[in-house]
Amino acid sequence: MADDGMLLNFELPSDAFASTKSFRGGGWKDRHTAKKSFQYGRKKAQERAVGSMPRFDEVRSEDEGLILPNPRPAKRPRIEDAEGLQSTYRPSAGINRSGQATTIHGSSKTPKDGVISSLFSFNPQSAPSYPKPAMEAEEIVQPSNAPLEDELANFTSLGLSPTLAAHLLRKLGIKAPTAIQRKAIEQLCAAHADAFIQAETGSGKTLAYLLPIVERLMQLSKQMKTAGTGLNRESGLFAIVLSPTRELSKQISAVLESLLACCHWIVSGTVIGDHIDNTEVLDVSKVRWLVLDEGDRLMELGFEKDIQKIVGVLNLRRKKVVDSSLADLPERRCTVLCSATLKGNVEQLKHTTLKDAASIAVDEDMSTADASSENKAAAFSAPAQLKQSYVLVPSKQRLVTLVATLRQAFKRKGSVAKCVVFISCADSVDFHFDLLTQQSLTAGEGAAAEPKDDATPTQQSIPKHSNKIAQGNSISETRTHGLATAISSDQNQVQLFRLHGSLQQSTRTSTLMAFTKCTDPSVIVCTDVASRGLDLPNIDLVIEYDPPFSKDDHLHRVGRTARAGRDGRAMIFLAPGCEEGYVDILKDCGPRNITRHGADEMLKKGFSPSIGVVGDKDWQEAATTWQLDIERWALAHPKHLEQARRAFQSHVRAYATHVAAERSIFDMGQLHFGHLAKAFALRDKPGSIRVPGQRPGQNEGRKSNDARKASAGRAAAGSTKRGRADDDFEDQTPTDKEAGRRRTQAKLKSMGGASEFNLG
Ligand SMILES: Nc1ncnc2c1ncn2[C@@H]1O[C@H](COP(=O)(O)OP(=O)(O)OP(=O)(O)O)[C@@H](O)[C@H]1O
Repeated sequence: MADDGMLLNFELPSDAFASTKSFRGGGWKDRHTAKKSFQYGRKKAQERAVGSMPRFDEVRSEDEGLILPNPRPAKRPRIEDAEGLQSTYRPSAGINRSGQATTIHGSSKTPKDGVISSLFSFNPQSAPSYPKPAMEAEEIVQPSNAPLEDELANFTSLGLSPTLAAHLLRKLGIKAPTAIQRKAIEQLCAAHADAFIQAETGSGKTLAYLLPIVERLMQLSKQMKTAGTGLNRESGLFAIVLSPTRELSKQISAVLESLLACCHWIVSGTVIGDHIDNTEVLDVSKVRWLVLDEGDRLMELGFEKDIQKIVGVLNLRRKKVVDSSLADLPERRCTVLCSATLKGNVEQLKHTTLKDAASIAVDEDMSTADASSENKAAAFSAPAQLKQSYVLVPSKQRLVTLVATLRQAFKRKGSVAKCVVFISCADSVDFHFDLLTQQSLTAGEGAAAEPKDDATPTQQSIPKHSNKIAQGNSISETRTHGLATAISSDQNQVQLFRLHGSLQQSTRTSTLMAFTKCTDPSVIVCTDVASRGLDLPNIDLVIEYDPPFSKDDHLHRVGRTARAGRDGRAMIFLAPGCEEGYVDILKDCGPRNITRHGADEMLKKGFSPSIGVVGDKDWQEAATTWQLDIERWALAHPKHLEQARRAFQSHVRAYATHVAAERSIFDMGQLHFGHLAKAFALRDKPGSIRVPGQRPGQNEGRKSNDARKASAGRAAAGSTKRGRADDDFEDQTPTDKEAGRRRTQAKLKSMGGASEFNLG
């Protein structure tokens, strides 16, 4: 059961070595000796069997199934923890990555009560091949997606009517166009030709294609009025904007409605599903504008065939307008494709949907037809004003460092308004949401009593006594908003939201709305469901707690901040070692310097007492106490423990799905499962973490998706590349290497026992 060099959940059947032999006859001593001798033989057989299986520290070649030695040192029992803080609660023993000498407190066998390892010892160091970058002076960078300051750059000079330009200014506060808007509006107002718009995140692509359409329809309406008729809702459907997700459709619709407030006789609407086939009254014969927004995402979600079908139907049903009042309607349809990236699959979409298209991009080189695809691919970069940083965090310290980072960010009221934390999978989002909003830690009411030393990890999952924490923290599968007790202070109360694709659509919509409207400082923990296209206001900070699945995903994630010329910060968590290789990719994504932080630095800021001189022990102790409290919180309730284990399991699976080009950076063979388990508040041995079945609430979300699918009349299988025929963004990993990824997922699914991958 190996994949990508990972060996996960290998487990011998419980009865594999069960003794069936009973010893009869002779004295008790004879029987005892015979039994011992049999057991010794059985132990040896067991060792031989296990020895023939690949171990955690071996790497299996994906293609050949060969077992190669892993350079990582073998684990040795721990005998002394001289460097870091030792747990004061119980004897401890831990998994030692570095192979240093350690003491086993109590017993040389696997501790029955789980592993309590120290946060501050035996952590891997930064790889010497990735030296700390030299500090360069902070440059003053001009925002790359801001409205233009050039006095001549105004909407009327680009072709918009004074009515629309005045409406933009008065009602929407939009004074000048951004660079991409200037080019797109000029082009699309002047000519009725296909166009491909490519620009970075937050550059205002939505208005870039909506404004020319509204302007052209307003002109048409004016001409009709002069001719004695007028444009009204009986006149027909003139424009369709296709977007990959419901959230985006709603967002675009909201922007369009705000524009149409100055010409209320033109109306907009949102339709979801396959209406072209199933809704007779949807007359598309007069459609003269088709916009494909987020082209890369449409392709990634496997909508290519659907788009081709829609284009085919529009061509088929297009009629020459005989109505003389609509004589000014253009003869042909104009198709506009929009994308932040220019990946190969977008090129493909371009070829199938656009004809003699004008390329509209801010960078002149990119708009020329002969720009090489490598140049074009490289063109997708982060907004210039975005401040990017990375923090090197050993696996064990991930959770405390996240909490420290958020505490520090929200320390002072007003320092950060909103923050997005990206996590790789839905299970992990749920776990972190419950953990960060649970009541007991800050109240200090007590952590559950430590489980008895003789309790096994399995027994720990079902504590005999129920305590305040367990009672006060019922796990709600529908709750998506709460007070972030773990990061709030008396001065600054922080609200926490969660979002992922396995939530019901209505819950997702209301959660996004609540987060958008929340006036308190707030954090949303989410999967990549929130990474594309969403325009969430006032995001100051994006934290990529789990690394993105590809470079494009990274750029979309960090693009939720630093929009339309505003400032923004993004921070990514990387583990010391091979993950540091990702810094080169970060550098490729934007011109600005990238700042490096250490976990200690973040922990010191987040866990130091607010008064008095701070010594190393103070913040280390505070972080350790918090970590141990949270481990007890997980142990105190079977549901918490299951949630933590499920989150760990899904996290590991998600980690295995990085694009092939980045697998040497996010290398499963280098993951320390024991250390990682600590970041999920687990004291289990990693090999024993195995949660079968579906996550709670999985059926609910699935049911609603299924209903949507059925109502949309789409075949449930085979119509999307992801194998889940949803027209929405349930699964969020990119499809560059889709076939390989699907194979990986199938393998992981078959090994893990859980019913699905739960990335959404
Ligand atoms: N000319 C402008 N002046 C000021 N703000 C603007 C202007 N144009 C757009 N904006 C604002 O910029 C934000 C980003 O716009 P939009 O969502 O269209 O960006 P985008 O390029 O589509 O980003 P993404 O690629 O992430 O989807 C929105 O809040 C929008 O209101």
